[in-house]
Amino acid sequence: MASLTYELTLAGLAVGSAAALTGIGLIVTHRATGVLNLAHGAEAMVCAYVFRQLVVVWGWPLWPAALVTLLAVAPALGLLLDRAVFRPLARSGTDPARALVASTGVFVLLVGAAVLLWGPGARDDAPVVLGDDPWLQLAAVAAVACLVTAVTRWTRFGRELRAVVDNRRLAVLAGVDADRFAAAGWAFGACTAGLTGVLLAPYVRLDPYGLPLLVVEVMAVAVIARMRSLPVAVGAALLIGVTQAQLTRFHPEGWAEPLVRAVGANLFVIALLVAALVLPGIGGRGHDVLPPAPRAGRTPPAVWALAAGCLLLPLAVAGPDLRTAVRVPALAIVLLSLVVVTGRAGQIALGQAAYAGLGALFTALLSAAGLPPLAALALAVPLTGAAGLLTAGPAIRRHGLALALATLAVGVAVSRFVLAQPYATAGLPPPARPAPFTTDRAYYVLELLLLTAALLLVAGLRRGRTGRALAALRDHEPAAEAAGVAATRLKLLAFTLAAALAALGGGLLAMATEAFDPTAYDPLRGLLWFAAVVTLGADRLLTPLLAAPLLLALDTAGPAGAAAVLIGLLATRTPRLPPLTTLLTPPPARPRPTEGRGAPHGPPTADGATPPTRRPAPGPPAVTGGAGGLITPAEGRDTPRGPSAAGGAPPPTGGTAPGPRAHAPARLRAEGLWFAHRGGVTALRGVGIVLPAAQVTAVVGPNGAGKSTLFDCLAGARRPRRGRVLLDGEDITGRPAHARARRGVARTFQRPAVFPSLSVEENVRVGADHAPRPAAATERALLLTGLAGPVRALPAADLPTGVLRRVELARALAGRPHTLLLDEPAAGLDAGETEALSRLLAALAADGLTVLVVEHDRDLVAAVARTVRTMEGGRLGP
Ligand SMILES: Nc1ncnc2c1ncn2[C@@H]1O[C@H](COP(=O)(O)OP(=O)(O)OP(=O)(O)O)[C@@H](O)[C@H]1O
Repeated sequence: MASLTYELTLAGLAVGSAAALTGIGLIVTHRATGVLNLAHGAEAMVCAYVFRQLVVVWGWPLWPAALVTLLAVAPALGLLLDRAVFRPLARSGTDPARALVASTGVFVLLVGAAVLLWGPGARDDAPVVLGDDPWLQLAAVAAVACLVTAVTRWTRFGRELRAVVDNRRLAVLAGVDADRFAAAGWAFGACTAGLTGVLLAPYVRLDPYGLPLLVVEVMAVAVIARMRSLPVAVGAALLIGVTQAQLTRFHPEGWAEPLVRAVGANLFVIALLVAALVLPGIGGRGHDVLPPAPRAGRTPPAVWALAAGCLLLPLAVAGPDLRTAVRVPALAIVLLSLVVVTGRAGQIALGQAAYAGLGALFTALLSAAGLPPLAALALAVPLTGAAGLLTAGPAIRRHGLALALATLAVGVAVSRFVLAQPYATAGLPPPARPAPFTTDRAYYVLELLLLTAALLLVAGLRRGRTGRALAALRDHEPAAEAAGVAATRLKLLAFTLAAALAALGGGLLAMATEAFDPTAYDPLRGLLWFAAVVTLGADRLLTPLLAAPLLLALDTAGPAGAAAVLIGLLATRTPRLPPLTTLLTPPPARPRPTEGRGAPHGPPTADGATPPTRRPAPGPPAVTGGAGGLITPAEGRDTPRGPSAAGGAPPPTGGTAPGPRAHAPARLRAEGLWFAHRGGVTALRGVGIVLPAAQVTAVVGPNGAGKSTLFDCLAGARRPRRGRVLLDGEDITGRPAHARARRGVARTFQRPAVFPSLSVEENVRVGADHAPRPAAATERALLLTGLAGPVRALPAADLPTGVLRRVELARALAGRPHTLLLDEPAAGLDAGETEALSRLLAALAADGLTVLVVEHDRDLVAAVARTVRTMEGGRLGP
């Protein structure tokens, strides 16, 4: 027994040391470049193939081949990726989400290239370098870890590397060549990938799919180490490797046997799942979504007609062509699920293939249980939707790269523990097509009908309030929450709907092929689908209709791997290119605002916005709803939200503004707020504030005094460590930002926070959607802020600061708040705009609105504030 334990421990150490190498490579690359390199496993696979090519095919001696592979080919591959893909991205200031898409593209590209070059079949003749002595492998890992630690701790290179890691921009300003470190990081990462591939290939199947996926699983160790600590990564890798090996000793009887076997074979998958879903995340808030694609115009009817014509074309053919074509609508529905969750909601969902697989599996199981095929499919869709809801729950709590990893981990886990297991699929009869749609042609018609229904559903969703809110969430989550959007609920909806759609597509796919094939839904295919949708335009309904036939045509007509190569090539370029579907659609029309009395901030600029430079016309700020300027509330008459909206006293009568009511009781107050930022800065030290109703209160103070933190605590964006926030006497300290917005507490941000993919009017409408009579509230807010002219139709991207501030203010007012929190509203405004703003604030306060303004502009404060409080060092003066 002791010798068995020893033998298994040795085997576990061998696997663990290969995993440790992966962890070291991923962490070094991530620290030097900020990129989570999903393609690490694909690099390992390519190096393993090159090594085998040199030794087995060309007959090179073992060691020269190993040295050439690890010291020439691998670093060259890393440097090539750096120069061709990631350096241009880093220079364009691209965020981690886009870099992740690019690394997905590299993954898909390398897998496709390997299939093209070496074929899809597995090789069992990969040469063995270090024998099966794990101590040698361990020694290699220890040597690499020590080398990395020594270089980063004790050399100038290491010091500069740490400077780049801490703050790339500052390091560059200090004269550090950040590109050099990124290149070194990519080259080193590729070397470790190569070593992993060369070491692992003899013991696992060397095929283009297996090894990359295996390395994706062992990413768990880097996540456990939070992409930082090499010793933690190495320790975790060895521990998981040894535990996994020891688990093979257990052979429980009965139902648990296959489960224990599956766990024993996939412990790294479980570790990845736990690390991605439970451990503190890597990456940061706001970095987890794909930025919006450039706004494109409506798809011309001719393009839709062309797409419809192409989809109808297979009805005119027969035989094998039609047999291939029946997969197109089903795949299009699966891809449509990505349009919802990734395109509209901006969430990086890398595990969508799993839900398609579950849809197919449930359909097959329910059919086998005796349900008619259509009923089985109809039941499989909500069942998978529920599975999507369950898995999305923990996943969406993640931010940053952890969210992407969490979705990938869920996909891999479903594939390994459900789809690929005999206990789920053994003896499953192929799912039958529903009568009378049993022939290919009839079944294709049924699929087209369901595809049309799915497209209409998603189109309706995107057009309405939910679609607007999802886009807002994608564009700027804190601003969306401040506008009343319930972020968590909405993300859950997006993931659930996407899972259900993927299930519909997956079930149809299984019926189309009349087989349940787990490999049709493996995680690598999910990455290909993701890359295809992002490449062609994630937020466009046309994308699935183009991507599905393209992928299937390349798969069937082209050589194996062609689709992956093409999509991979495009995806590595995508972050710098507009999505391809936008080439089919004209840019949105940019109306030219007319100048006149309604444009006190000057004539329209080339982009249709009003420039922030011209002073307003003298006299009262009233304008007649032109392209710019601000008008008094009386002209855009509508009563600010009364106490009834907050569930309190009855609403004000009629449509008359309540007028000044300085005597009214304060509604929002804070008591004894303490807040410490991560990193230890105590920004608030027992702050208490009462906001007198229908007055402007100003908080002034030096930079870093804690004003914005106070704001965040009042608005619900941060939760104080101690103290309370009260609204109408009720403790709302634990209430999230969107709930406070819905109860009439609106805010703006220090840096204008708008939703660039939405028009000015849609931006404002997001704020009004939770208010009574949203259309009227939007109109009123647009009028008040001088945005009721043609400028309302412009995309909110690239507008001048003055206009952006007005858009933000309009969005806040559109929710008909009783309390408005303005964080430096005059920052970036010219004198005229500031003057107009102060008149509007005074008028709003006179109209009954309670305003708290944090401002450095003394003139504005003097003009509008009845009470001025000074803040310094986290304390609020009298
Ligand atoms: N996210 C953060 N993480 C760590 N420390 C932070 C963070 N945000 C702010 N701080 C620190 O908290 C303190 C208060 O910052 P805060 O932004 O609230 O001040 P402020 O008065 O609004 O300053 P400013 O006028 O420059 O915006 C500062 O020392 C700041 O460096």
